[in-house]
Amino acid sequence: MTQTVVATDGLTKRYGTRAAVDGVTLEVRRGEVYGFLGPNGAGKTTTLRMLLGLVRPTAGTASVLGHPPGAPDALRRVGALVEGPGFYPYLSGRQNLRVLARYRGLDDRAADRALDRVDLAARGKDRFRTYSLGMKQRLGVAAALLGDPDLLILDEPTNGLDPAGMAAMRMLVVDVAAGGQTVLLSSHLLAEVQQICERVGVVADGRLLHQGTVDQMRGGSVLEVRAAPVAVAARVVSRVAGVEVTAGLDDHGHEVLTVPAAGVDVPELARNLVHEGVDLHTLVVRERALEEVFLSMTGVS
Ligand SMILES: Nc1ncnc2c1ncn2[C@@H]1O[C@H](COP(=O)(O)OP(=O)(O)OP(=O)(O)O)[C@@H](O)[C@H]1O
Repeated sequence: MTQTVVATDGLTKRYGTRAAVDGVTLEVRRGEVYGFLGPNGAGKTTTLRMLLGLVRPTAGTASVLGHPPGAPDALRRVGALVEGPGFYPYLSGRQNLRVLARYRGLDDRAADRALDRVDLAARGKDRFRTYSLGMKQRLGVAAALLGDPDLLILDEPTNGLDPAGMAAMRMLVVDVAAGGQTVLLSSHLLAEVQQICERVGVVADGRLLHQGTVDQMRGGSVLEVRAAPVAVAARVVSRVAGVEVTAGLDDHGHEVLTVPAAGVDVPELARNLVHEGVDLHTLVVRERALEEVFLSMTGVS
């Protein structure tokens, strides 16, 4: 049975006349990694802050683990890394976590467990200020993991990290989800979301443009045909694929015909093209990258 961990309905936040978040309706399900994807300024942080009860919605509703955002019963079971984490620079990573654990009524072992989970135990004695950015971020996640929350909310957890730090953070998120916790993370990095998220919500200008699985969002693979004369090829491809197609330009400025690959009989298409005297240069089936889908959705190019 699917259980909803986060649900919003028409969630809206206006600053003056400008809507930072505009009627967002989304659903995060138990045990999944949900990617909240959008460019800078799309309204991701504002949405996450509303879910934590840090910002009051102008309109719409939200529920987090069955409670209104910010309700103590919800907050006890949510861990978040939304603002940069505040740590004492001259305390060690372990001491910092132990301080936070005590604030939350947890014992030192809870802090040590969290340190272990983010793979920082070996550097636990070192002062926070000596940590790399990636280690600081991981310590932030450890703080969010204190008390084993059911839901982890991470705002751009890989922002500013080098490729190795990003990979470590991705592995950590996957590991957290494998342990049964639900993760809601925001990102503007499409390739990253594609790698670790099951479902995705795409936001731009405060609006949710799409919500679905990564596979649904890609809309399946596409068939690309490069052939001459292109007008004749377009007619043949349209007939065989059953959809109207016109030529576009690829990254190298070459004309290409692109149709959804699903249901197209590729050998049949090749035979028809040759039969009509078309020179067939390439015929490839290619998966669309999330980025491509995203750009076509937001109309940015
Ligand atoms: N307190 C505020 N007062 C006025 N405008 C705000 C406030 N907070 C956010 N905004 C505006 O709302 C819009 C959405 O901001 P938000 O920080 O939620 O976007 P974001 O998707 O998280 O982007 P980023 O990745 O850059 O943080 C932006 O145009 C921002 O300038």
